[in-house]
Amino acid sequence: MKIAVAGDHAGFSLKEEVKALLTSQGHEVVDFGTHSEEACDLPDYIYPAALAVAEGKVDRGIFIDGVGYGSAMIANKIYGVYAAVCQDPFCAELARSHSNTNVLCIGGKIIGSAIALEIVKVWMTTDHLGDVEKYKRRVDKVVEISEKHLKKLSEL
Ligand SMILES: O=P(O)(O)OC[C@H]1O[C@@H](O)[C@H](O)[C@@H]1O
Repeated sequence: MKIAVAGDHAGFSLKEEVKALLTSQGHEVVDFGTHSEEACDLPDYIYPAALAVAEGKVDRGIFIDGVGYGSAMIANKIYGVYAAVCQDPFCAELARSHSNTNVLCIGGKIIGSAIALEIVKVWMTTDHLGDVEKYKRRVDKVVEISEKHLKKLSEL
């Protein structure tokens, strides 16, 4: 898959490890920055990366800041982006199987890289259970809410 990665200074080190993992597994990585541990503002990097997901320029996104929620807040403001903060592999599995997320957010200050890489592996390899009626119904309801409240890219 083609994966957008992005984050701020607090996620930089883990982002580099995630990039290496994804590349070793045969994925194509598009790095939206930041590119060092120099302090920066998270929205400057997450917004363009989330847009790339929404526009279908990449298949999914993995965003990393200090605690994870900042990336999810920004990403979920974009129509077509469904981001979850996952700090353990169980959450990562359900974020795909139940919720069909297309963006994974991780907190580099919260978990160590061994757990973070396990989260990425699980999230990347778990399919949405779209043939289970209750999960499809719930995901459809989230899509309906975004259709009511978020502008489609074509309307911007
Ligand atoms: O390093 P500073 O700027 O103090 O904190 C940045 C982090 O703190 C939280 O808001 C976010 O997780 C962000 O990545």
